[in-house]
Amino acid sequence: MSETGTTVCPPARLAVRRLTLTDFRCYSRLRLDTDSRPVVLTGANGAGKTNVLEALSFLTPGRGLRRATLGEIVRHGTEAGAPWGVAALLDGSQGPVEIGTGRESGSERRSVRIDGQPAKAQDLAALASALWLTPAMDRLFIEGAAGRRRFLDRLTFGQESGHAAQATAYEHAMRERSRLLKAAGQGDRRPDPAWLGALEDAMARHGAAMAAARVRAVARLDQACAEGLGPFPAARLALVGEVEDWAAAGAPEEVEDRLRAALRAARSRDEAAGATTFGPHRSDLSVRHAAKDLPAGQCSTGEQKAVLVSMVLAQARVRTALSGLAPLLLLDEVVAHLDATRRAALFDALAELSAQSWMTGTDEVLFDGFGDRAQFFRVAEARVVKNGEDTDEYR
Ligand SMILES: Nc1ncnc2c1ncn2[C@@H]1O[C@H](COP(=O)(O)OP(=O)(O)OP(=O)(O)O)[C@@H](O)[C@H]1O
Repeated sequence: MSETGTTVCPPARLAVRRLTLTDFRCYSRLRLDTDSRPVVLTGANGAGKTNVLEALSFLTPGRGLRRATLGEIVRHGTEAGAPWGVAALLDGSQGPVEIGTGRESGSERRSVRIDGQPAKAQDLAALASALWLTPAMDRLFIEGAAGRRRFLDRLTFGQESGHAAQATAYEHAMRERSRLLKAAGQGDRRPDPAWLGALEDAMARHGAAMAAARVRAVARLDQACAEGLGPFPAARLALVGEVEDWAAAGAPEEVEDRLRAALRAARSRDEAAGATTFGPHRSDLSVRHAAKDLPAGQCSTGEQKAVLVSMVLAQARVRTALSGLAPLLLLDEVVAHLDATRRAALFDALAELSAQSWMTGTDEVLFDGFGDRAQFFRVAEARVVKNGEDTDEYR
């Protein structure tokens, strides 16, 4: 009871309570029962830890944390086109829900079921969101803009649920326009100007909406990152893109008009380049270490990891403020880069988050600071066993 005499409910927590994998990567079958605390998976290289995180990433729309094709995921040794599946009992804001997803036999598309009923992948967004950090993202601040843009769009999507649909529609129209211009460039017949105009109109509408959503999301995230979190550095975020500059300054119709005109003006250039040379698909996210006033790419490896963790924790705070629940956090091999002070601060933050986090590492000792605030599993040869238990956790 609180001081005012009312009952204080524990905060809602988004959590996977059961995860079942079938012919998923190295797992022929796995069943994992978990409570709502953070989950720590430890084991040797190649044991199957990241595969579990990848399976969890399929509880949200998209291609998962490895951006794999459906055919790459099915367990080696199964016949071509064989099915694979991920099923989970998810405890969320709407109570427990059963999610099933995977490839059905011979299908080229990911199928989704929610409480047994066929659904679309986008419908998963209403149930959960997930955010991940993987070793593949260690060079995010150093390498080309594509990876940062994907990260930016995942962050935006976590705050603005319509963003993924806008981005998909934009890309669809862009691909079609490129196809027409490419055919013209190869000497085929000239594209119908009305059809090109309609595609550019679609790109302008969806592109303007995308840019506006990114501007809102980055403004919230920049504010949350500016505070830092204990030993995790404050960071300053900014969008780098002309369409986003327009979106930050002008009305949506104005942005649409300017983008439509820019695309029209770029037709012959795009035809020669064989690519769409202007638009929000070329924007970037700039991240600076605030205290050092340096681009994140010029910080040390550990500092870059700490900035990424700052951003993920800031996104969790923003999403909690917007929707009441943080994203599921999938942190692959993150703690190995952090010093003891940062590890302790990360464990404190994750234990208090309104969503479950899943972490992997090769060395269990590094997670000691969690104590009983987390649940620990050992992964070995595609089997997962809860610490202190024998074989019940897999069958
Ligand atoms: N489609 C597949 N079928 C069977 N095995 C696969 C498939 N895809 C990947 N694997 C194997 O799954 C194993 C576990 O991979 P995973 O990435 O989960 O390891 P990990 O425990 O995270 O290792 P590390 O600590 O090195 O990151 C690897 O040996 C990999 O070759």
